[in-house]
Amino acid sequence: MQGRQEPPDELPPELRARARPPLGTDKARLRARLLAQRRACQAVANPTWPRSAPGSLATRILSIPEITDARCVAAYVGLPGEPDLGDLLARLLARGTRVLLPVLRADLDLDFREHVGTLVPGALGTREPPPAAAPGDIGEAQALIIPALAVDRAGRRLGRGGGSYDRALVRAATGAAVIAVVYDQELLERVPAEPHDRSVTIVVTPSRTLRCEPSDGTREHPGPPTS
Ligand SMILES: Nc1nc2c(c(=O)[nH]1)N(C=O)[C@@H](CNc1ccc(C(=O)N[C@@H](CCC(=O)O)C(=O)O)cc1)CN2
Ligand SMILES: Nc1ncnc2c1ncn2[C@@H]1O[C@H](COP(=O)(O)OP(=O)(O)OP(=O)(O)O)[C@@H](O)[C@H]1O
Repeated sequence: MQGRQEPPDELPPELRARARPPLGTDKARLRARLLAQRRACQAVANPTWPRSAPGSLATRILSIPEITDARCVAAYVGLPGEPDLGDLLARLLARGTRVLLPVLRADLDLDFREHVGTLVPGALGTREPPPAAAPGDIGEAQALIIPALAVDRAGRRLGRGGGSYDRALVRAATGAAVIAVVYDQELLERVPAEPHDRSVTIVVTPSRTLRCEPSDGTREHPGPPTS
């Protein structure tokens, strides 16, 4: 693994604390359990933890019609422990898709910049496009690929607790596809939700692509052929 460089403009301590909210609520307990599960499964090679073959999550995501059709996709750079997106970003660029990546702001909202192929350290261990990259607006993306710790069949999403995507998704285009990426074990029966939570429309795991249906579950979406 690459050695992590200290970001040049780290978040102020009070915002670092808000990005990792205190334990106590249902969400916080679930978040702590899911992060511990990811850490435990990273530490040992665990046969019950389905990891995708290299490139297969990317292939699955790239086969979603909303991604194929999009001229502009907002995506993200994986953090340690998250499902491996492989060469997804490079393959989107190679297709001629414009790719926007998040830049974590000091107020925990997200700005977006165009992916130019290079990344620099951002706050809280994130990596982001260099400041010279063109700014983008999340509202320009026809499809958004976003991280999550858990999602349910109705599209309720649990993130790391900063509320960053809840804030940013308010500015997404109406009708844009919102695609969350989680491990299979993180597709839960029910994720606790609050009024500010923004839901997702599609869930991708290493083995499945599901369309969320807010009232009555999900419809399986044919992914790429599996071998
Ligand atoms: N890949 C990815 N990018 C993302 C998110 C994410 O969940 N995944 N975010 C979702 O909103 C935003 C970043 N929010 C974050 C919130 C908390 C931590 C965090 O808890 N980090 C570790 C290590 C911190 C460090 O190195 O200083 C920690 O605090 O233990 C990281 C990012 C935007 N970009
Ligand atoms: N649209 C918003 N405007 C202002 N604050 C918000 C908004 N959405 C969420 N928040 C704040 O963010 C806090 C954390 O929200 P939540 O626990 O839902 O985060 P999350 O979705 O798990 O995290 P993330 O989106 O960063 O992955 C909330 O308690 C709320 O104070």
